[in-house]
Amino acid sequence: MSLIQAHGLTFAYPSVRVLKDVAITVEANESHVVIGPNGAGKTTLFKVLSGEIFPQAGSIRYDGEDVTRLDAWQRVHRGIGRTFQVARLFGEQTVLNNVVLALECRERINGSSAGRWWRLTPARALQEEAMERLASYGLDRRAGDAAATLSHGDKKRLELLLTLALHPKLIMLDEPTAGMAPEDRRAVVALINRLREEEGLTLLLTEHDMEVVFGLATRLTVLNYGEIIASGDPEEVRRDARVQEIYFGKGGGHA
Ligand SMILES: Nc1ncnc2c1ncn2[C@@H]1O[C@H](COP(=O)(O)OP(=O)(O)OP(=O)(O)O)[C@@H](O)[C@H]1O
Repeated sequence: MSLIQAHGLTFAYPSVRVLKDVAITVEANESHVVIGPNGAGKTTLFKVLSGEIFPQAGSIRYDGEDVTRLDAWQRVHRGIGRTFQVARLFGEQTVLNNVVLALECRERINGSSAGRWWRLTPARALQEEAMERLASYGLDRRAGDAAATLSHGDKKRLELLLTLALHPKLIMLDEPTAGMAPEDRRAVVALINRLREEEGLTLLLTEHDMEVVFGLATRLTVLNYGEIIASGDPEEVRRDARVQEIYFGKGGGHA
């Protein structure tokens, strides 16, 4: 089943055309990785799919519904979660409070969609759930510290934890391992594979590190100057002549 079906996506900033008639499909329970050189339009594609910006042409269906003109928050309500290249956290708040705030958001989403505001979970239960979630990511020892004081890798982990707290069906991760040490990267790959295999999540990612890309992609799409030049089985895409030329040719290996 396709979770996302997007066609004809076109987006231009005043001075540059970024997406040119882009079509992309994301199947349920796949790890779909979008790669492309710097400036290819990957982040812009994510912004369009998550509702941060609207395309000038084209359509996006999510789980069978036309969401092209829904704003980002309405898409979050429908189960689309997103993380960013630079983690977005409440830096002054404690790590624990960041998680509690995300859980409160989830409660409001669930409560409002069921019309049952009075059934909100008590604050204490949310704190306990937040601590359990932090413990499962090895972040419980930092619960009382301001989020801004976390290491880069821990900030990214916390951001992912916050996104997951909203119970998304689809998570869009923009360069989840950017700036991480190799062992942190491997941990992220293992975590993402676990989310897909054990929790049935669907993932759409951008990533520059090829070891990470081939460690988790079940489908690979290559964006180049705003156009998709290849999409499909990762190994077949790797062998594609145009992709070879751009990435794996002379001096290649970098996306
Ligand atoms: N707010 C903006 N205003 C004007 N131009 C922008 C804006 N954001 C991005 N661009 C331009 O759009 C093009 C695509 O940028 P985008 O960030 O989508 O690429 P990317 O593939 O994600 O790159 P990277 O791998 O470096 O993150 C680039 O030429 C960029 O300079």
